[in-house]
Amino acid sequence: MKEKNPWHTPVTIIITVIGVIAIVALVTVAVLQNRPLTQKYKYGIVLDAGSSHTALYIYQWPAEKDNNTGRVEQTHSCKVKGPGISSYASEPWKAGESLKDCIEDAKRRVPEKRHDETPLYLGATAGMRLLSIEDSSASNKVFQAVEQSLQKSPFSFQGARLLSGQEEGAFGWVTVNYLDDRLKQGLETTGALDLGGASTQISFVSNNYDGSESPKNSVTFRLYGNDYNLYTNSFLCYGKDQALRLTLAQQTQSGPRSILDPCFHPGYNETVTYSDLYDSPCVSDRKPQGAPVTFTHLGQGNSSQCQDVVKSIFNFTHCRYTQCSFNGVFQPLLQGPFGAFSAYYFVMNFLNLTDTSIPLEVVRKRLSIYCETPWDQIKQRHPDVKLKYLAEYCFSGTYILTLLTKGYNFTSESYPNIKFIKKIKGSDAGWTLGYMLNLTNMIPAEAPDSPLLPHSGYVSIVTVITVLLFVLLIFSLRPFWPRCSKQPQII
Ligand SMILES: Nc1ncnc2c1ncn2[C@@H]1O[C@H](COP(=O)(O)OP(=O)(O)OP(=O)(O)O)[C@@H](O)[C@H]1O
Repeated sequence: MKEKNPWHTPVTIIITVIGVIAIVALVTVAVLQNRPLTQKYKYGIVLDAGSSHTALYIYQWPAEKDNNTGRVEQTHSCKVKGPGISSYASEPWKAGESLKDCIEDAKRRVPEKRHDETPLYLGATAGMRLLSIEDSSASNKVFQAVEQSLQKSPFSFQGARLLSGQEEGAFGWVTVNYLDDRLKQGLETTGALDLGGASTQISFVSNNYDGSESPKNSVTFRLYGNDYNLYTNSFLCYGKDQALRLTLAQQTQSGPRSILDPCFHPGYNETVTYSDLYDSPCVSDRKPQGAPVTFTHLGQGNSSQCQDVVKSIFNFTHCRYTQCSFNGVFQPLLQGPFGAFSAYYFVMNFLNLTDTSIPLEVVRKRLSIYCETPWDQIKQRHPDVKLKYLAEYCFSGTYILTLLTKGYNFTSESYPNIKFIKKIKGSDAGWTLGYMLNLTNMIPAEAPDSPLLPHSGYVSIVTVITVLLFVLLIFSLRPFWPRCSKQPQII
């Protein structure tokens, strides 16, 4: 004889089955409807045609979010072999040829089905700015050559153009603040310090700058619902390579056969051709008359004299504004944190001086010890470093400290606000990302409406409410519940 379970009545079984099916169906619909789609990416490519070299950057972002919220990140970079495109002025076709290897690399990195929809941009900076000043027809021919070469790529080529110094500074600032997530959240922004080979840029937001004084230094943005009044300035000829020319020109004004350069290590000895040194619009008008063909560049390794010669390339005498940096250029009071990238990073990283909590005096002392080290020892210590870079680190370090403190007015107190950076969250700091974000309208002017809850939160709430409703339903059907008789039923 078996005892009959009161829950095994047809009504309770049907209610339970329907309830379970309803819960499973509801949760499935909630999960499927709101599940993030399998991630597909879109791509963008930017070629940075700098004065010293060209680099290609590939960016990717989630395909379904390209118009506003998707995070853009750098997935790959390719260094073009050879010098910058401006060096091909006499053989422009070679400028186009030089890009081919990196374009082939990009073809392998970007999925083939995305090639034709992937925008490809080339932006040229100070090297081409100088070439266009020197010889605009040669500069046009170089642009034509790179355009012809890039048009043959399978990507959607959007043109090659010369960026103004202001654009270079402003897009560098956008990159740094976008990668730091400062724009979306409306946080205090980070200033951008970019040291290239031929120009250098400083860009920051300052409370005492509204653009009325020196409007040519003002760039306004409305990003994610916030207005920014950015101060930016680019100094052509004050990139690291051109600044070295300026100091060498300063030391060769009388057309000597040799110079004892305090910014190079003792024992350094190189022959330099006058025509090579003065072959740049930054110094060409100062070429000494009647100079020999070459001069011997000898190192002396004297830090304080090096500081003096570097200082002498800046002009601090005239300023028609309330305040200036140098060369009569307006600059508002420095404000906030700064990210210093490109050559700022390469040089300070080599010199082991990226830690800005080290007092400026100690930084100067360490640099002076480095500069005084004989050239032979330096070469022995760093057998793998490119000789040109190695020979110049003493000059470059001195130039960076002079530019920051004498040029831009950083003090012992504000120096720790600078962070020497190469990458932020895997993407290189530089103007290219900001340039692409701007051209693809990827930073909206207004803050996008975001869903109240993340997907996981939404699914959890739907599940909990469904279970509660089901329990409620079961209890509301209480009158129909089978009653247990005191006497066990006998079947
Ligand atoms: N590892 C390194 N050590 C020292 N200097 C370096 C190193 N790598 C690059 N440089 C130099 O740093 C400078 C800046 O390089 P970057 O590529 O940012 O400039 P660029 O884009 O060529 O110049 P610009 O922006 O002025 O057109 C150049 O003079 C370059 O030769």
